[in-house]
Amino acid sequence: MVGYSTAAAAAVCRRQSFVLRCLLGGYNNSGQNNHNFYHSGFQLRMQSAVSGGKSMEADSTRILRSITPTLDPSRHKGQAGKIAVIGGCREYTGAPYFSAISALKLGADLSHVFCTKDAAPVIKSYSPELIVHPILEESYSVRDEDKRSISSKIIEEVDKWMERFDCLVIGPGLGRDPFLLDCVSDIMKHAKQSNVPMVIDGDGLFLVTNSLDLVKGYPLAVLTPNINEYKRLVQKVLSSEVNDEGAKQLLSLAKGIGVTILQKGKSDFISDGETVSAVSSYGSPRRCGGQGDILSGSVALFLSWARQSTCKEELGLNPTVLGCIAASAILRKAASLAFEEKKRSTLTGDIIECLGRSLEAICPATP
Ligand SMILES: NC(=O)C1=CN([C@@H]2O[C@H](COP(=O)(O)OP(=O)(O)OC[C@H]3O[C@@H](n4cnc5c(N)ncnc54)[C@H](OP(=O)(O)O)[C@@H]3O)[C@@H](O)[C@H]2O)[C@@H](O)CC1
Ligand SMILES: Nc1ncnc2c1ncn2[C@@H]1O[C@H](COP(=O)(O)OP(=O)(O)OP(=O)(O)O)[C@@H](O)[C@H]1O
Ligand SMILES: [Mg+2]
Repeated sequence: MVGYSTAAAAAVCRRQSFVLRCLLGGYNNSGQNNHNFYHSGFQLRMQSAVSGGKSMEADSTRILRSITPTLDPSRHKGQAGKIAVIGGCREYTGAPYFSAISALKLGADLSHVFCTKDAAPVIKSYSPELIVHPILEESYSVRDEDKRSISSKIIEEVDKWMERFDCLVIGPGLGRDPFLLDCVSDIMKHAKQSNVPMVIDGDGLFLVTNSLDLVKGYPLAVLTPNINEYKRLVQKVLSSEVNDEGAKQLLSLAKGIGVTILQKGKSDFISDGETVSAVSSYGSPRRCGGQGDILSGSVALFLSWARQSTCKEELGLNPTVLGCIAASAILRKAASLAFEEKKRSTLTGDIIECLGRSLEAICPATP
């Protein structure tokens, strides 16, 4: 099992949890966990807290310290996290690489990529660290009469691994080919049956926005929309436009779908339909493509750690929310470190190189 905190660390977690719950309206004045109070108090607090689009800044440092596992020599390969990215096609090979390598650079033991046949050699050439499965197909390479058998083979191949993964990331550089998206829908259905968490980003959000049933009511799904992807989700689910009541609308959206949503932007906002947290620490003014991909791989890893953490109950937030907060804070820290050094020439690869240092500053590998 994962080597987590000592009793002292657990006490820190409990104190932290209390503070977080108070902030989120989860505790009454005496510190007792009162369920009715939690919900009615939360609603009232949210109504005032979210007016003007404001939300609660999360204590990301404490969360990171609580959920990041210690490096224990008794642990075996795989226990620190096995992540799989479903993405990568003819057009996009960078996005799945960024996502998968970010999980590794933060401490995952194994990172897989399931991509199309022509994207695989390219992704492999970026890094020998990734395990790349060239199994997906786009319509142009498949005859109509073969589609059924090919899609069964694809799902069979992913199923061999499914239960071993701690989390899937669906969508970085996936593209929008209809046949490929049908196969990915099947993969998502199987992931749900196996209770494997899923982080949905990029073209995965295009798929999910058009087929909400794929994630509706699945509490282990995390959607990570950028400004455009968020707008499309709001239009589809709430039948309205994005308004000024930022956190309140996010809360309704997350509740409406029954998942956790990380809304990316100048500040990142995270909601599971019950709470709204914000991460607004300083990042970088560079908006080079690929930063969302770093985030998706990082969310996958941190949420896996949060689910296994012995502190998760004391922290008072859903593990999916904890994973989002941790990932957002680390990405921002890494982006700021990279920008300090590279300024205008900062690229996604530079930010990835700073991920380890950013986590090390908060959770040193050797105490
Ligand atoms: N190296 C790679 O392989 C990478 C591959 N990627 C993969 O690409 C696929 C499509 O994802 P995506 O992000 O390009 O699609 P989407 O979000 O619809 O943006 C499209 C357009 O919307 C606009 N726009 C964006 N942000 C905005 C804002 N804040 N405010 C206003 N407008 C904004 C902007 O339009 P423009 O300004 O050019 O008119 C932008 O060009 C997906 O698979 C993803 O994973 C990426 O991960 C990057 C690295
Ligand atoms: N205006 C901003 N100011 C500061 N940080 C930002 C801003 N917008 C986004 N970010 C940071 O960049 C991360 C990625 O958000 P972004 O909107 O670029 O995602 P994306 O469009 O999906 O990226 P990608 O190019 O990988 O597809 C966010 O989580 C946030 O930390
Ligand atoms: Mg994106």
